[in-house]
Parts: sequence; C-alpha cells; structure tokens
Amino acid sequence: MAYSSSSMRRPSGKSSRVPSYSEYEQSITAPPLGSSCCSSLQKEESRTDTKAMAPYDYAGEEFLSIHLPIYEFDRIMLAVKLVVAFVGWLVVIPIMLATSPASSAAEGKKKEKCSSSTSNTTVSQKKNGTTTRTKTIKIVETTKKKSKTEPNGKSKKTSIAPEHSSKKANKEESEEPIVKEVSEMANMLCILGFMVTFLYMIIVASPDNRYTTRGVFEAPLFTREECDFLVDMAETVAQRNYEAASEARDNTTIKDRDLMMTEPAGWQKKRHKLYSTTDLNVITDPFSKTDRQWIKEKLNARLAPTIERLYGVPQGSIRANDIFVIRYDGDRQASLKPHTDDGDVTFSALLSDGFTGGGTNYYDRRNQYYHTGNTRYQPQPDEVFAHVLPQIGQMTLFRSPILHEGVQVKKGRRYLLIGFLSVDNVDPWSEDNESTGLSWFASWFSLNWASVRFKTGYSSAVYTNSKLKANQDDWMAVEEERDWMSESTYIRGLFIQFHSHLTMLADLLSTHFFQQIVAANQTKPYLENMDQAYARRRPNKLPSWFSGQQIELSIDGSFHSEWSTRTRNSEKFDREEI
Ligand SMILES: O=C(O)CCC(=O)C(=O)O
Ligand SMILES: [Fe+2]
Repeated sequence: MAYSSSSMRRPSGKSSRVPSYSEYEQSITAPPLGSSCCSSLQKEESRTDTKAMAPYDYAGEEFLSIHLPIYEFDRIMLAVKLVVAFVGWLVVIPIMLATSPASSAAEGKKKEKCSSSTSNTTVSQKKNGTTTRTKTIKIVETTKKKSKTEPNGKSKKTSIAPEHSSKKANKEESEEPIVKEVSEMANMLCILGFMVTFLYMIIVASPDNRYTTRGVFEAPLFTREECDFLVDMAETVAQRNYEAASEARDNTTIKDRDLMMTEPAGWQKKRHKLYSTTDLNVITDPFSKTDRQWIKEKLNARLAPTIERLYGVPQGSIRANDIFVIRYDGDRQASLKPHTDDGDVTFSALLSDGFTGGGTNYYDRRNQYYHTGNTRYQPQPDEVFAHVLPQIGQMTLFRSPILHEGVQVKKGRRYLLIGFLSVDNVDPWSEDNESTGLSWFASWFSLNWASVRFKTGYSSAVYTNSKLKANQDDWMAVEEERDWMSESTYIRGLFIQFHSHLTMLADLLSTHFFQQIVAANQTKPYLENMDQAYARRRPNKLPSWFSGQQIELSIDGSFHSEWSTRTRNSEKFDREEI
C-alpha cells in the first residue's frame, strides 16, 4: 500500500473538490510501507529538499476520517468572495439604488450645475426651507442633446459612469449629464452590509475559523509502548529531582525544595501559578538530552504535520511555550479547574490507562455572556460540549482559548504529555524577524489568533512598563526605551478589550464540536506512516519545541521577554544545545 496513492487520499464517499491535490500527488513518489527507511533518527541523509513538496502533503491523509479544508484553495475562494462582496456592496448596489432627484427639470438642472461644480463629497441643499445633508455618491448619466428625452427628463438610452468621469462627459458638447444620487441612508446601509458580510466571511466562512475555533480534535500520537516509555522517563526525572532536593539543605539552592519533597516526590507542584499542576517541564526539569531528542523526533514526525494539516499553518511557525508531563493521582491532585491555556494551540496526549474518572471537559462559554454583570460566573455542567476520555496514546488538539478542565481522577494515576503552542508570524530566531509564511487568514484574520496576540500585546506593554519602572530611577526620562505600548494605559486597555471581545465573538459564533480525525484502532499504521514520511522528507523549517519555551514575542513580532525558566537555566540551555 503506497501511502500517497490518490485513491487513498480521501475517504471514499467524500467529495473531492480539490484540483490541487492531483498536482500534489504527481510530485510525490513514495516507497511502500515496510521499506527499509523506518527510523526517523537514522535516516537524516535520506531527507531531501522539500521545495517541490505540496504545501499540504500530509502522510496520514489516508487515515483521516474527516474532510479537512484545502486551505490554499479555500483561502483563494475566500479572497474572491471578499472582492465580490466589496464590489457588490460598494459599487453595484449603490448604482442600483441611485435615483434621479425627485424635483422638477429646472431644479434638476440647477442641481446638475451644482453637482458638476462640486466634488463627490456631501453638499447641502435647501429643501422646503430646511437644509438637508445629501449625496455622498453621484452617478452621472449622459444623454445626447438631440436624443429623445422623456417627459420626466430621463433619457431612454443611458450609460452609467462614476462622477469623476463627469468632466469628460461635459467636454463632449453633445452630451448633457443627468446626475443620479444615492441617499445618505442607502449609502450607510451599503457600508453596513459590506461590513457584516466581511465579518461573516472572516469569522464563519473562512477555513481558518470554520475548522479551528471551537473544535476539539483527536488523533494518535504514541503507541502504548511509547507511552510506558514516556511515563518511565518522567518518573526517572522526578527521581533525579528528589535526589537533588534531598541533598540540598533549603529552598535557596533548590526552588520549592519542601514541595519537591512532598508526595509525589520530585514532581513540581507550583510551576503554573494560577492553575497549578503536578508536572515536569521537559526543559527545566532534568530530562536527559536523549530523552529530549526522542520527544522532539516524535513531535516532528507526528504532531507538526498534523497541526499543519489541521490548522493550515506552516510547521516553521509553531513554537512551544511549555511542554510538560502532568500527573494526577486519585488521592492527591486529581483534577484541574476550568481554565484556558497560554498559547494558540494545545495538545494533550494520554500516557496511561487503568485509572477511573478523569478525562477532559470542554466548555461552550456562550451562556457566560448572558449572565452580564456576574463576573464570577462558574461554568455549569450542562455547558460541557465534549467530555473527552481517549484511549492511551491518543492526543487531543484544540485552540488554547477554549475553556476546559481536567476531570477528577477517582482511582489510579493519569499521566499526560501536554504542550501549549504558539503560532508565530515571524521567526523569533532569525536575525531580521523573517516571516514564517503564516497566512493572514490564519493569523490576523483568525479570531483566536488575533485574540491571543492582543493578550500578548497587553502583557508585553505591562512587562515593558514594569521593567522600566523597576530598573530606572527616573523611568519617565528613558526616552529611547519607552515604547508606544508601555506609554499609555489606554493602549493597554484597548489590547485587553480586543482580546476579550474577539474571544467572546469566537465563543458566540463558532460551532463547538469534537471530532476524532483518525480512529484509535488505526494508531499503529498511522504512526508508522507518519514516521516513514518524516524519515524520507524532513521539512525545511521545523517547529521550535524546546528553545521556544523561553521567549515571548510582542505584538509586532520582536522579542519582548524571557521566561524566568530561561533566565534560571541559561547555562543548561547553552550546554544542551536543544
Ligand atoms: O487534565 C486534563 O485533561 C487537562 C489538563 C490541562 O488542561 C492543562 O494542564 O492545562
Ligand atoms: Fe489546560
């Protein structure tokens, strides 16, 4: 079975409206499954330039149980629809709505004179003794002097031309302009109509929103054996932490040493300030270089292409804010309250089974907005739109602003590998903030993305402000360091308003759904397929899973801060070269 055979690309019975795919397939020659290149770690030399690759050549496509958008094609269609909406609302409909002045022919002539001598801005007219503001658009109809003129002064044969061409028309002696006018009210309605259409298309009809805002997706990430391996890896790291904490005398040499010594020993308990989990971060906790390499290769081969295919973002635009293993125990930390994550996309892979309870609840927050004034509104159980209890090795992928909670584990242990990911429009590691190739439709025109960026803008403004205040005696005097964002509380206020309103819009307008994109019983062949494809053709730009965990980008794409984890561990970072 060749993985890229065209008949396998789409599940049978699904519409195939994608001309671009046939081109993609022609450019791919795939060795059959089971050929020798199975280890992604050993086959670096077999990787070839990916420039010839199709943008959405996704190895696991044959296992998909849903029809994913063809982003390039759909975005072009969206752009075409936006242009049509623009022309329709702002040109065609105003022309259709334009009427001749309802006044007498003589008055009409007077008006013509007036209009031809003024630009197409608003003018005032005296009507019944009152002054009314009129005419933002004028449409000039020209007629031959000698042509038959109807009693109402309208020409039988008319040609419609915008007002700016009236000069030309006037030059021709034989022509006499008749001005049609669009009332201010009709104009406003057209502009409003365009704005509503524009927002509808961007919010609801864009592939980047339709499939991503409030959808929760499930797909395989690890085999059972790999999950066991990861759990062992995490417990070994915890053991290392515990030993180091035992040797240390107090909290000064090891942060939160006392907590580290409490059960489960060696696990962090206060790493996340607001919604603390019992966890181990792959960077700041002592995972070995081999451990990290192993995780990185799996994420490169399986997670990155899935995110790219699902959300329509280039792999090089993905950067992890935080990747960690989390542990719930029925008799210790057993749950996590409803919250949203710090990033654009979250992945969460289940690494264990044999526990009771657990799973993740995803909330539809729409009701929350109807409880106006109740800022402490608690999400209600009936607002859960998905309770996801996957099989071991399966991951869920969702946009981080979706409200979710870790459901209480009643008995046993539940381990997860979790990542909060950012999708960047500039490459933070390039010298000159190079573009990552992220489309506008997947970024500023995507409600979730834009909403998260505005939050980043807010925190970067607050950060800059507080840093300057802390570091400078007279911070107001440090002209060159102050930036426009840190200057104004209004700007910061605006950022936070944009953030919460865009999140609210996405909550209100998006379809909430859960979708298993690859069936759990396909885990083995699916993962093999993904690994082989990765071994054959590694993309030019890969996500930044590790180094990216320490930085934040400000809204304009420049670096704005380092996480304390980086600051505390800079030596280790340099040494490990991750
Ligand atoms: O336990 C879960 O499934 C959710 C965990 C989570 O949301 C988090 O760690 O941010
Ligand atoms: Fe979370």
